[in-house]
Amino acid sequence: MPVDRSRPERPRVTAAVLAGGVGARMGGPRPKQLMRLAGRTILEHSVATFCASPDVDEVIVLMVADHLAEAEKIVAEGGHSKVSLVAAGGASRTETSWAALRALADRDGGDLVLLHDAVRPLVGRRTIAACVAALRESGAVGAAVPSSDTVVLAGPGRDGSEAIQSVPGRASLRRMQTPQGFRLDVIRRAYERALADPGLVATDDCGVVLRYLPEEEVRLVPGEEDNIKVTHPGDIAVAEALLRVREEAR
Ligand SMILES: Nc1ccn([C@@H]2O[C@H](COP(=O)(O)OP(=O)(O)OP(=O)(O)O)[C@@H](O)[C@H]2O)c(=O)n1
Ligand SMILES: C[C@](O)(CO)[C@H](O)COP(=O)(O)O
Repeated sequence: MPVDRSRPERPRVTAAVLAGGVGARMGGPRPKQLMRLAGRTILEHSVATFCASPDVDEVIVLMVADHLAEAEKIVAEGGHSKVSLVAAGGASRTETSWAALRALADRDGGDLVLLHDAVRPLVGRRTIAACVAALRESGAVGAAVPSSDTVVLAGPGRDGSEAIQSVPGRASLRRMQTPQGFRLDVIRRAYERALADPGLVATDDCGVVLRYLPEEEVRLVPGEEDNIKVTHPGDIAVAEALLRVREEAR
């Protein structure tokens, strides 16, 4: 599909929907992004929201290699015309993010990318807009929500069982969500350094920038409580209920 590059006045925004995981914690015969919520796959919910966002110019999908054809079918039958590419993800989330960046290798360093977990099907347009707006002033941004639980640092206790090591102040704790957005030159530099580190362990992309480009501020924007990550079997019913609440509020 030809890519429209005809708006030089603002950076081009590409959303990369990361769907390369197998869903081990969910279990089941197929990756959880292919499970249905209110008649649509979880993957399609995420793709459709980015396609409908006026802040997003283009969407790419990184899918588990064994299920590429299903992802292509979902995109084609859903008429999601902003999707320019469906390609294989990697063996870990980090590798899938890197695959997304490689797919955008020909783009200008000033263009923007939003990396999003496909399994956050309730992502809202407001959060997408907040990320893109923050990227006018910052090279890296992530959506986050305050923690309503007390979060503790755990470690080995005296007899080998788990014990609390410390209790970080809750007021400054946030739970990271996606999208996480970046200027392409920033996230490329961070990943180049990260991939050269044999001890690389990353659970999100903002963390990669924070660790490998410490000079770069990683800004936070408010996420949404209902933007849950469908991870365990019980999360399907929760996501369905949240989706219903959202539909009723419209
Ligand atoms: N190799 C991987 C692993 C994960 N992801 C994506 O990263 C997001 C968050 O990951 P997670 O919830 O951990 O998904 P899975 O890896 O599928 O789950 P599990 O860890 O239980 O296997 C998901 O959209 C998942 O598809 C990815 O693109 N490529
Ligand atoms: C990126 C993320 O969704 C931020 O909360 C999370 O770290 C992904 O973790 P997962 O283990 O790959 O699901």
